[in-house]
Amino acid sequence: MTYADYLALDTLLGAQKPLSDLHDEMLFIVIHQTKELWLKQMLHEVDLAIGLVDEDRFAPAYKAMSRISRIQSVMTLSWDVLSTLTPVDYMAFRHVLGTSSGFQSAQFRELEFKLGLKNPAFLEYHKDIPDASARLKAALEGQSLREASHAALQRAGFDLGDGSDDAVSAAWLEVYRDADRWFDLYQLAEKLVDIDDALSMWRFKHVLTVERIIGNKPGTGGSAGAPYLRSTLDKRAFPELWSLRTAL
Ligand code: HEM
Ligand SMILES: N[C@@H](CC(=O)c1ccccc1NC=O)C(=O)O
Repeated sequence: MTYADYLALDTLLGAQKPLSDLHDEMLFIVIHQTKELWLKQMLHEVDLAIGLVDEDRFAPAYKAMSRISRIQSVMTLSWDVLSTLTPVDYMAFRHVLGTSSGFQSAQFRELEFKLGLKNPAFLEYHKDIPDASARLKAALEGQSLREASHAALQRAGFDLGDGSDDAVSAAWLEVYRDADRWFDLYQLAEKLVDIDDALSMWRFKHVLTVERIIGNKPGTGGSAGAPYLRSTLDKRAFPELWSLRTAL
């Protein structure tokens, strides 16, 4: 076994295939490939976290969730590398992308679904790709981190009734009001807030970087571009954990 064998470097380093002969297209490819690798690792961790929360094994679940929010921070920081791409340099090769866009990142959507942001409308972008469709449908049907957390609340004795937002809010409110008594659940909630927080930070740097590079041009994927991305800024997987702060 060698370093290169173990890491499959022939495959990994043979996978950067710029379509133009412009210098900066390599950066664009490498940034997106590292993003997909980190998404793969986050999906690995979120699967672990869901299983552990489901078994009330909170301490190891917190480890996986902390790792997720740290990876999110690295992804947020990587926008600063992409910001060195100037508008003129990006526009020089943007045409090679055709209609491809981040809407087609199946792993990004799978992560949103597994956190609890389950919007089946996004399946549309993957309908012609059997493997991605199957994974996304499984994520929609399977238990999310949000649902696993609600099940943990119920096992601890909280009545979530029909699972309405109000019942969920009331349960978390009680956990925060008496955090000493409900310490495991309180810590779980704070890890969930860390993940929502980091995802919003990533979204915000995305919009800002997009504005910096293409202004308000429409996106290659067919959306309005930066205005669409702005509209995603208040998407939260755990909105009750944010709103309860007002009620405390
Ligand atoms: C020059 C750089 C970039 C530009 C101009 C850009 C622009 C856009 C635009 C306009 C959209 C909306 C879809 C569309 O109409 O095309 C979008 C979506 C998306 N982009 Fe980017 N993007 C850039 C880089 C990146 C990078 C580096 C990542 C990942 C690290 C990324 C991930 C995504 C994801 C996941 C979506 C879907 C977001 C959602 O629906 O909530 N993009 N991007
Ligand atoms: N939506 C971008 C293009 C883009 O960002 C992109 C295109 C192909 C592969 C990855 C991409 N990045 C994620 O949005 C644009 O409108 O310029």
